[in-house]
Amino acid sequence: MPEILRVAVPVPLPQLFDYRAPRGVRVAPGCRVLVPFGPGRQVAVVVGSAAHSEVDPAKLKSVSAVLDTTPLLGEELLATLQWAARYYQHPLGAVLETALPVGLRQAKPLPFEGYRALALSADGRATSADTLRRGTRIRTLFERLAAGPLTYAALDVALPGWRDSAAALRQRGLIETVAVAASAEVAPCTAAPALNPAQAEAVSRIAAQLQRFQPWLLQGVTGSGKTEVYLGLIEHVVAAGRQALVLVPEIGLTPQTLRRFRDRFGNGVHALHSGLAEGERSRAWLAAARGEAQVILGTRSAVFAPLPRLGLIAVDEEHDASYKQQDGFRYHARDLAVVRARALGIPVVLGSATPSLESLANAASGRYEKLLLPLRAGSAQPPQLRVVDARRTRLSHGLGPELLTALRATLARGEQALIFRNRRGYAPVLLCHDCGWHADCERCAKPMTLHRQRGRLVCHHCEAERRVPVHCEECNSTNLMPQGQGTERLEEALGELFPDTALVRIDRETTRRRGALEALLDRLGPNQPGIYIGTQMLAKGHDLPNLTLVAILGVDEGLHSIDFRASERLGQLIVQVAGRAGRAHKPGTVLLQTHHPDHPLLARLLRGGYAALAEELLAERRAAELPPYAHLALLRAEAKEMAAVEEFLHACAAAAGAVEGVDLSGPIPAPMPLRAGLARAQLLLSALDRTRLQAALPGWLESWRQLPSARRVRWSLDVDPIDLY
Ligand SMILES: Nc1ncnc2c1ncn2[C@@H]1O[C@H](COP(=O)(O)OP(=O)(O)OP(=O)(O)O)[C@@H](O)[C@H]1O
Ligand SMILES: [Zn+2]
Repeated sequence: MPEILRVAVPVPLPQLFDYRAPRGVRVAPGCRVLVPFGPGRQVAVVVGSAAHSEVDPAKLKSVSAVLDTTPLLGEELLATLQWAARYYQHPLGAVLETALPVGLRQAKPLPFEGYRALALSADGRATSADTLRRGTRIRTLFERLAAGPLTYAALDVALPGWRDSAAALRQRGLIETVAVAASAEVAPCTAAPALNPAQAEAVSRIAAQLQRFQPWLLQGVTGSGKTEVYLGLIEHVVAAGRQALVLVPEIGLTPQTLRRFRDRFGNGVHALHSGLAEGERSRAWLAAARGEAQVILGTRSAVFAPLPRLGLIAVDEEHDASYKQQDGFRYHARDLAVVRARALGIPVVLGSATPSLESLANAASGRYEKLLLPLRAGSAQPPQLRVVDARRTRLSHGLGPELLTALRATLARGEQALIFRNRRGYAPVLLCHDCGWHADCERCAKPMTLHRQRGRLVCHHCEAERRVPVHCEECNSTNLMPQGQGTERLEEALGELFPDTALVRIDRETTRRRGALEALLDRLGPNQPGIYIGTQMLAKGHDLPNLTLVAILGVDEGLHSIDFRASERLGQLIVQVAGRAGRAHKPGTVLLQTHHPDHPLLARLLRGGYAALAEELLAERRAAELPPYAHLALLRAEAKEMAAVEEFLHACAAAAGAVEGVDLSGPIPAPMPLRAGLARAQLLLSALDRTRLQAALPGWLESWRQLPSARRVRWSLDVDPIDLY
């Protein structure tokens, strides 16, 4: 009797599909197969098998080819993916599509074996380094390559910002890209520093229980050396012959971070993130699957890395919003890390100076064990945070006198300052001074941001762009004025105020090119004075030893947000940015300039720190029956006409029917009722008991899919949304 294979096909349909297995071949779950699907063929993953199919035998098709002899996805990973598909109500085929690197979703061999590396060309080998100017980055790169080829990954670590120099050398025909085997990688190794007592205690407590599932909340103040705790634990794990998975936020996977891990574990460390070329990604993934990778250091989707000997998961900056995927398969990598750890019976360490309220509540209820690192590592002191009242002061381009005085003093001491402003561009609004008209995005009904250097108005919600108008479109006046400060304008203003000072602006504009962030972070030497101007890109992870002053601007906008997570987010952001000051030997100062110096959030943060703020916010959430004390799902819909959106959502509400313990509210307009030309509204589902919500969702979704109005809107369900926007 022919065996039937149930396979998940990467299409947005919830069901599995049946195919005839090839005669005499056993195909295990987790193997990839090529199957005929619609007019073409698809790479699909076998999920199970059966003796019979509901499909008419005449219509049942056969698998075209079996692509793996042993499963690419192990039992645990396949089970976790199936769990995630159910929990987030997303088709399993589409879930698998997110989990597998693009290179493995195709039925062809890997495009490129080995690692990309730079090497001197024949011309380069015939050229003396003396033909290049001494002391330049170009010469340094040339000299390094004269000693032998270096992989791109090694260059990222050894010479951040090497790509510019490489382009110059390549233009002169002195270098070329070659492929090398992994063994050609440099494997520098440094010893661990002596851990301080709190770090040592954290390592020994977790290391004593590596054989069982336990989530640990590692709450360590900024600069307390959480990374050393992960590294210390990984040593135990690797010594036991097992693998470790370390997740970092999107922006946190810098060459500096990778270098710290490679310095300790050499070639066994593989990075996995979306910035990698597809070939590199597939290779790291396969190295993990084959057990060659001892440590996978990756961003969100690395939570799906196949690790047959996984012994520990660490999630750094566990509060970070980038762990939640915001489109398609809307999973939360931190939460799935805990699910995987439970399935494998291993510890998972969630680290942060500003833990999410979810994790704090889990620690309070005893589900997570909490470990504290109350002091900064080494000799560093905690930064002093002070609120500066901006009312009735003369602001020069948004900078008050007290800030400017502090800036001058910092630079005079030869130290560095960071001006934090979470707005890129020149000014958030272009306003007509005569009639009050401002340039809005027609598709979003929100002001467009002026980008002066590019000479464009840009909508930060939909990326629409247009020329900067010369006349007011209402009254024709030419009196158009930029309102407010973005990082570009601050850079200009600071350039006028401090003409002889090095300025480094770090935001999405200045870091677009690969390697640009590293080059910028490297621009100021450790003993050089200078000013960083940056958005939240500069808030996390960076360790700049000569940075002693942090000035925080523009928090007032965040104080008035309506999202229920806004206060939590703002508190985390302030503490994280503040945490960049005084991380080495020199003490740090943080000035927070605001027009609301008495705002309760700021008062609480100043008096009791993040812990006190979090405690208060948790009490508010409990009273308001909001997460983490309730569980939400958001049904979002959008269409050209609001009428279609409302018709669909009303129909959904009616079709949902009453389920005890689950509240359904709406339709309500989205916080941005118009975006990119589409009208948007939503239904909010909430329950105090997660299992009740989970039980209601599949049936509801099924009934919503059948609605005729569902075909006239774009809609999606977000389980555990992190914003309601
Ligand atoms: N035991 C130690 N002895 C000396 N220096 C240490 C020790 N542990 C960590 N450090 C140093 O202290 C600095 C901060 O450490 P690390 O980056 O791990 O902190 P963190 O807790 O991750 O900080 P943040 O959350 O602010 O990013 C680093 O420069 C690190 O090398
Ligand atoms: Zn727009």
